[in-house]
Amino acid sequence: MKTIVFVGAGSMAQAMIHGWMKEATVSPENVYIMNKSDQEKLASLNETYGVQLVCENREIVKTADLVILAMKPKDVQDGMNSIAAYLPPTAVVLSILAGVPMDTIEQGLGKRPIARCMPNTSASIGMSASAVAWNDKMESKEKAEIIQLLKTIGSVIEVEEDELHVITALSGSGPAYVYYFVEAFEKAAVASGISSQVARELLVQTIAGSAEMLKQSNETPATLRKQVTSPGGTTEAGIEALQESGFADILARCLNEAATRSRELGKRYI
Ligand SMILES: NC(=O)c1ccc[n+]([C@@H]2O[C@H](COP(=O)([O-])OP(=O)(O)OC[C@H]3O[C@@H](n4cnc5c(N)ncnc54)[C@H](O)[C@@H]3O)[C@@H](O)[C@H]2O)c1
Ligand code: PRO
Repeated sequence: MKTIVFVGAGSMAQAMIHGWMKEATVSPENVYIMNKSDQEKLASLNETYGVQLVCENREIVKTADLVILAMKPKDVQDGMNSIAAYLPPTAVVLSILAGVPMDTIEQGLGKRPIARCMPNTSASIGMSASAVAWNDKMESKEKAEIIQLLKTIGSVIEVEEDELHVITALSGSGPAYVYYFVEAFEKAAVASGISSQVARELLVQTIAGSAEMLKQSNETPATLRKQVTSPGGTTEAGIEALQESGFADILARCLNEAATRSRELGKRYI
C-alpha cells in the first residue's frame, strides 16, 4: 500500500506517524495528512519527517491505497461525507475510531475492504499493543500488509470485531490508567516524604521491570506477586490494604464503564 491518507491526525495518528517514520516503515512522501486543527504540530511533523500536509484538500484521496480514519467518533460522519466522492473503489480503509462499527463505515464509504484497529499512544515509541478486526471484503494480502504496518508500531493481534469494545477499554485506554497509577503513587510517596523525582524514577523502572518479568518469565501474574510477598512482610500489608479497599472491583468497574462507553459511541454516531 503505497499512498496512505490520514483523515484526522490528532494525538493517536501522530503517534502512529512518529512510529512509522522512526522505523522507516513508509516513505514520508507517500503519507498525506488531512486535518482540521492543530496545524502547528502537523507542520512540525512535516518539517521533521517530510510527510505531506494537505489540510482539507480532498483531491489527494483519489490517489489513496489506504485511508486511515483517525478523527473522533463524533466527527466520523462528517469525515466520511467529505471523502466518499473521492475514494477510489480499490482503496482500503483502516479505522482507529473507538466504538464505531465497520457497518457504519461500510454505510458511509461503501462495501470495500475495511479494518478496524485499536492501537494505543505507545505507538510513537514502537510499543503499541494493537488489536485488529477485518470485514469480509478484506483479502489475505491486504491483511498481511496492514499487520506489517501495525507491527512496526508494536505488537498486533487479530480479533473479532465484537471484542474491540473491551479491548478499547483495556489496551486502548490502558496507558492512561498506568499514568494515573503513577500520578497517584507519586503523590502518596511525596506525602510520605520522598521527592517526586525519586518516586517517579523508582516507579517507572518498577513498572518497566514488572512488565518485562511478565513477558520473559512465563510465570502467571499471581505467581510473580507471591514471589514478592513475604508472609507477614511489607507487601502483604500493602496488598491487604488494596484488597480491603476493593481494588479488583474498582478495576473491573473501570473496564466495564470504558467498554460500555465504547458501545455507546458506536451507537451514537451511526
Ligand atoms: N488518543 C488515544 O489514545 C487513542 C487510542 C486509540 C484510538 N483512538 C481513536 O483515535 C481517534 C482520534 O483520537 P485522538 O485522541 O487522536 O483525537 P484528536 O482530537 O487528538 O484528533 C482528531 C483530529 O481529527 C481532526 N478532524 C476532525 N474531523 C475531521 C475531518 N472531517 N477531516 C479531517 N480532520 C478532522 C481534528 O481536527 C483533530 O485534529 C478517535 O476516534 C479515538 O477513539 C485514540
Ligand atoms: N482514547 C480514546 C478514548 O478515550 C479511545 C481509547 C483511548 O475514547
